[in-house]
Amino acid sequence: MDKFGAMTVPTIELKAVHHLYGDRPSVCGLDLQVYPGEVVCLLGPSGCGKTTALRIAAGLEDVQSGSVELDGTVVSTANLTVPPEKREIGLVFQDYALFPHMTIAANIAFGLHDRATAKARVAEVLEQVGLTEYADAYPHELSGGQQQRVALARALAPRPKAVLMDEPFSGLDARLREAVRDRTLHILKSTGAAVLMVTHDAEEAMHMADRIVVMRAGKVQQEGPPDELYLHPNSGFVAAFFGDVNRIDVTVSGGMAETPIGRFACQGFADGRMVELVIRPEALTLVPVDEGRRAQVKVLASRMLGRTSLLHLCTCVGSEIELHLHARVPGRFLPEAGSVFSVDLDRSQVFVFPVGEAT
Ligand SMILES: Nc1ncnc2c1ncn2[C@@H]1O[C@H](COP(=O)(O)OP(=O)(O)OP(=O)(O)O)[C@@H](O)[C@H]1O
Repeated sequence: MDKFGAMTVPTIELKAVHHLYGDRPSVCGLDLQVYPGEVVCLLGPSGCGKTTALRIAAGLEDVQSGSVELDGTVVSTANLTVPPEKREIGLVFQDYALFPHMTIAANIAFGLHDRATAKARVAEVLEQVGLTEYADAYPHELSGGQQQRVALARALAPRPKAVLMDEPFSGLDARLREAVRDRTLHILKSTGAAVLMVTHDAEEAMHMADRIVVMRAGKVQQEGPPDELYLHPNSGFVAAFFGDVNRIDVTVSGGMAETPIGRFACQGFADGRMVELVIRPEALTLVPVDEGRRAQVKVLASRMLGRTSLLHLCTCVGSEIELHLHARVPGRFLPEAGSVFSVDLDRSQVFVFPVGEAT
């Protein structure tokens, strides 16, 4: 049973959806649910099929097999595609797609068919996105961030049950993006709509999503709340998607992987099997050299990255195997190149996967 209860009907549901471009599969047996009020992000590398999945949910692409349901009603099968305008969905694209010759108010009113209530509704959503004073302006008079808010207002104006967004923040510069996505999240949450958003940016997905669906080669690789994916990735692919990782290939011996920075249990892997240790840079803490059994590392370079410092390390002290590792530590910590430390390792951030899983 999901947290919404067994009786809750998903607002958006894709069931075993397959899609081909010509004879090339782009989505391969995709199952996906988005519940009322939930923000779900489709995350994955370029070409993994996330935009196609969103376009299928919107009715912009047909499916070759499987089905799409909106609020329990079938809207796509191999023989049926209900068009987007009949789906009660709001769409927000990367380029906003505003009509340049129409005022902001007219852009927002475009999808409203009840003329008697349209004016009041436009005023309401303009206020919701904080653009009341721009009602009579034209799109070119607004900044990128403001245009994005108009696109959101236009999508929300007909009170859709679902909002589908494809990389909605990627046209904005980095500083503006954070503020706009924060505001967008609050607005979306206040509507109670089910939201499906495509992004290739893991940090953005973690900011926005109640649940992230990581896609790979047209399939779901793993899905769950952001913290679960970060703390319990099911593959090197997912672990690496949520940030820089250290990778060490090792052959299992006596049920353990022996490395210059410690020994790691490899449950479920036979001796002689090659495994990949994936170690987050945050797992490594540098402490003054002690005479204990802790491994030692030499600093190659250190860089301040804002809230954290990134250290380039080498295991060339006391080990014949030279590994290059990254450590990420909070705040400003910039030891001289050449200095030597012992390594304290948080083993909850070390993952063991079969070799070849990560890309
Ligand atoms: N109109 C099209 N015609 C033919 N092949 C396409 C078309 N659109 C996408 N594809 C192919 O389908 C696969 C999935 O593409 P899709 O755009 O869904 O991926 P994506 O994960 O959204 O990638 P991106 O982030 O680069 O947009 C890719 O191999 C892509 O090259």
